[in-house]
Amino acid sequence: MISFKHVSKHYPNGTTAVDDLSLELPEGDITVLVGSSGCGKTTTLRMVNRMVEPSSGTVSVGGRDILEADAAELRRGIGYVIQQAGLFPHRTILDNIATVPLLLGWGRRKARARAAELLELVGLPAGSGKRYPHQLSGGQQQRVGVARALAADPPVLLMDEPFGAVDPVVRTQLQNELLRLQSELRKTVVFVTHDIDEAVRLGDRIAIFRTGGHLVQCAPPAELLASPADDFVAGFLGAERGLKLLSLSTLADVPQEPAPADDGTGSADGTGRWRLVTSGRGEPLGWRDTDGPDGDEAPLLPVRPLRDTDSLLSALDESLASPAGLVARVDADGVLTGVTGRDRIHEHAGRRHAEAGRTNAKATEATPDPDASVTA
Ligand SMILES: Nc1ncnc2c1ncn2[C@@H]1O[C@H](COP(=O)(O)OP(=O)(O)OP(=O)(O)O)[C@@H](O)[C@H]1O
Repeated sequence: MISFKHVSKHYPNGTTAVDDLSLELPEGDITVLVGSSGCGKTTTLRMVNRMVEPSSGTVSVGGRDILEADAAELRRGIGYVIQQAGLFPHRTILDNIATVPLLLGWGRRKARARAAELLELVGLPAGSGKRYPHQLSGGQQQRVGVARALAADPPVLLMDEPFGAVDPVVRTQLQNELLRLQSELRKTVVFVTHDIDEAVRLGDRIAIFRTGGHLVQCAPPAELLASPADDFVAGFLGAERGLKLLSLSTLADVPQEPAPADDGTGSADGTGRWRLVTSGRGEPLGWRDTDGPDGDEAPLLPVRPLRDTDSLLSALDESLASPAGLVARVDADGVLTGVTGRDRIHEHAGRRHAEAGRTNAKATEATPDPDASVTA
């Protein structure tokens, strides 16, 4: 959908911001650009909507060379979200969101109706539409920034450190919201961040840049974590590369044992000690230690049931927290399907973690080919 072919950007002062970049960004994916400050991420992003023009090479969107498109028309098909939202301070929230539809000549009523729809889509109360940007929190303003970028339903969304200025809790909420929106909208998203954890959470692909505007590696997060191209990438991914890999691996492949009977005749751990108490619908409610002085009357200890889509990292955490040393597994409706023992979780997590560990040696041996072009 978006393609860079041998693209370079040199500024008049002699700075090379982007150096011979070849990269394909697939339609409907989130591609995250990461790297240290000044490595050319923003320049790369801005070349997509021609806010910066390439010195050489070709950038195309939807198969069309952007230099052949009318810049204003091109930008209307590309949503743009920046840090601190960049809202117009003297316009209401609804009018901010309606900016592009109004430019497109939709008419006031239709543009406002669309803005109201988007306000809801990004999780803001309808009443906030009449307010002004300074009357909203930083996180709410970012949501408005996303709504404004989506207003004309553009196929492409450029996001330049959109969540960089909000606190970690709000940031996580905004990341979750973006993933939820993306599962519905399937935009082609280019997302710039400094934060590798954000990149791993959000990216279908991560492109890592090095100072001087060189793209070093572009790959899906799990592949990047398991096989960094060189020491620079391994270093950028951080010492906890193995744990990050566990956060991306799911429980789906980890076998489970049949769920224990809840009627007092069976136990979950095979010793007869721990019983997993469920509701009438079969939802796990808590662990009961039948060996204690209270026996069958013992108070329930907390259980955090996990689905197949939950991560191995969550499973590891729950296996350590669970008093029974067992992870309760549930289906999409929250109904108990079985249990998995701590040992089995540890064995799977250990195997996955080792994949990241083993490739440390590989990364050290690897000699990156400076002439190689990287495709997503
Ligand atoms: N208009 C300009 N004129 C001259 N040099 C520029 C200009 N814009 C950017 N640069 C330089 O180009 C290089 C890449 O800048 P860019 O903003 O793309 O990096 P970045 O990776 O987005 O950095 P950051 O993470 O700090 O935002 C930097 O060295 C920057 O100083």
